[in-house]
Amino acid sequence: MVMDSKFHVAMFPWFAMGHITPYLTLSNKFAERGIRISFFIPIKTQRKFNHLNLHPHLIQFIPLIVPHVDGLPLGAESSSDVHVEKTYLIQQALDLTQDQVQIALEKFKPDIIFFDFAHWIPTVARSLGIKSVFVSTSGAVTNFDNRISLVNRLLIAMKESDALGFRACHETEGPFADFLKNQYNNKPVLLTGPLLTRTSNTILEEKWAKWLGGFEKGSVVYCAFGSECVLQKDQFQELVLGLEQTGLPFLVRLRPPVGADTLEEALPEGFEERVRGKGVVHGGWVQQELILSHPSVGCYVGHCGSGSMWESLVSTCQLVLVPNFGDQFLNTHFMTKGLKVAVDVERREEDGWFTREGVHKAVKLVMDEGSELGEEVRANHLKLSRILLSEGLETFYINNCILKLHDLLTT
Ligand SMILES: O=c1ccn([C@@H]2O[C@H](COP(=O)(O)OP(=O)(O)O[C@H]3O[C@H](CO)[C@@H](O)[C@H](O)[C@H]3O)[C@@H](O)[C@H]2O)c(=O)[nH]1
Repeated sequence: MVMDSKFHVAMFPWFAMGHITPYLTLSNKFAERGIRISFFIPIKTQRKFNHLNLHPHLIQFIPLIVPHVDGLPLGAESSSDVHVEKTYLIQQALDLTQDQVQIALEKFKPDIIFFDFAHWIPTVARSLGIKSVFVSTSGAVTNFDNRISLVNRLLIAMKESDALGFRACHETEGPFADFLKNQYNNKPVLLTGPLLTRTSNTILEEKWAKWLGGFEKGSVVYCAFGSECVLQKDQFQELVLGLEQTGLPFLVRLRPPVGADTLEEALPEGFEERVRGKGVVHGGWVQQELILSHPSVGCYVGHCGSGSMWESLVSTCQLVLVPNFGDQFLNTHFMTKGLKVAVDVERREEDGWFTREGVHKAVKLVMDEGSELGEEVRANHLKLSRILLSEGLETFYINNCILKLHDLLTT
C-alpha cells in the first residue's frame, strides 16, 4: 500500500519499560514498511532491547547518557530503576538530555519525531523543521480525564505538537479520540491499534512451560503488575494470601515490596511451605505474553497498565484488576464499567487498601462455574478479542498512521 513511505521517524519515549516497549513495537511495524527509525534510549537500557529490534538495518538506537540528579540512586536511568515516588527525578534527568537529543536531531535530520513526556520536543523540533507527534502509550480514554492530563508536561506536549497519537482503536475508544481531536483544534489524531508484539517465533522458557503444563486447562491464576509497581508490604502479603485462599494454582510475578530486598523475606510466615507445588512467587522477568496465552492459565490478576491491558484483552483469561497508580485506575474503570470485560478488587473505604478477602472474592467471581458475572465478562471479552485479532485490523491501523504522517509532511 503505502506510497512513498520512505520518511525518517525519530522515537523518544519516556524512560520506562512500559513506554519503550510499545514505541519499539511501533518502530518494528513501521520498519516492516520501509520507514527508517532513529530511536533514543538510555545507554544501559539499550541492552535490554537490542533483541527486540527486528530491523537493525532500519532501526538505529541512539544511546543517551542520562545525567545524575540528586536523590536518584547512582546509575538510575529509567523508572524501573527507582520506586514510583522517585520517578519525577527520572523526569528531571530526561529533561537534562535535551542537548544530546538536539545534537542528534541536527545530525540525523528525521522528518518527524514521536515523543511523550519530553514536553520540550515540539520547540526543539520546530526550530529544526521537524514535525512533532505526541504519542501516548496509553489509550485515548486516559488522556480524556483531567486527573491525568493535568500533568503539565503532558498538556504542553499535547498542545504544542503537530499531531496526537494514542495506543487505541476506534472499536474501543472512538468517542474519546474524537473528543481529543475537538479539544485540540482538530489536530490530526493517529490511533496505532493494540500494538501487540506477537512473539510467534519465541517459545516459553522451559521452566515455566513445564510448571504450567502440570496443571489443568484454564486453572492457573497468573498475577503480575508490570515493570514499575512496588507494593506496600502489607498489600503484597494480602495479595498473595488472597490468591492462596482461592485454592487455585498461581504464578505471581512482582518486584519485592517497599522496604524488602527480596521477595522471600516479604512473604507471609509459613506461606512458601503451604503453597509448595501449587503456587510460585517470582521476582525475575517472565515472558508475559506467552504466559497469558498458555492453555493452563485461566485468570490474570493485573494492574491494568496499558501494555498488560492490551495483552490481556487478546488472551482468553478471565480478568481481575488491581490498579495502583495513574492511568491504571482509568484503564480499570474502562475495562470493568465501559467494556465490561473484567472485574476489579474492592478497596476499603477508610484507607483505599485491598484485602485478601477482596482478592479471593474477585477471583472466585470470574473463575467459579455458574457465576453470572463471570459468564458475562467472559462473553464480552471473547467478542472483543475476536474483533481485535481479526485479520487486517493491525495492518489497517499501522497503514492508516503512515498515511496520516505522510499528510502531515505534505500539508
Ligand atoms: O516480567 C514481566 C513484566 C512485564 N512484562 C511486560 O512489560 C510490559 C509492562 O507494561 P505495562 O503493562 O504497560 O506496565 P508498566 O510497565 O507498569 O507500564 C507503565 O507504562 C504504561 C504505559 O504508559 C502505563 O499504562 C502504566 O501505568 C505504567 O506503570 C508488558 O508488555 C508486559 O508483558 C513482561 O513481559 N515480563
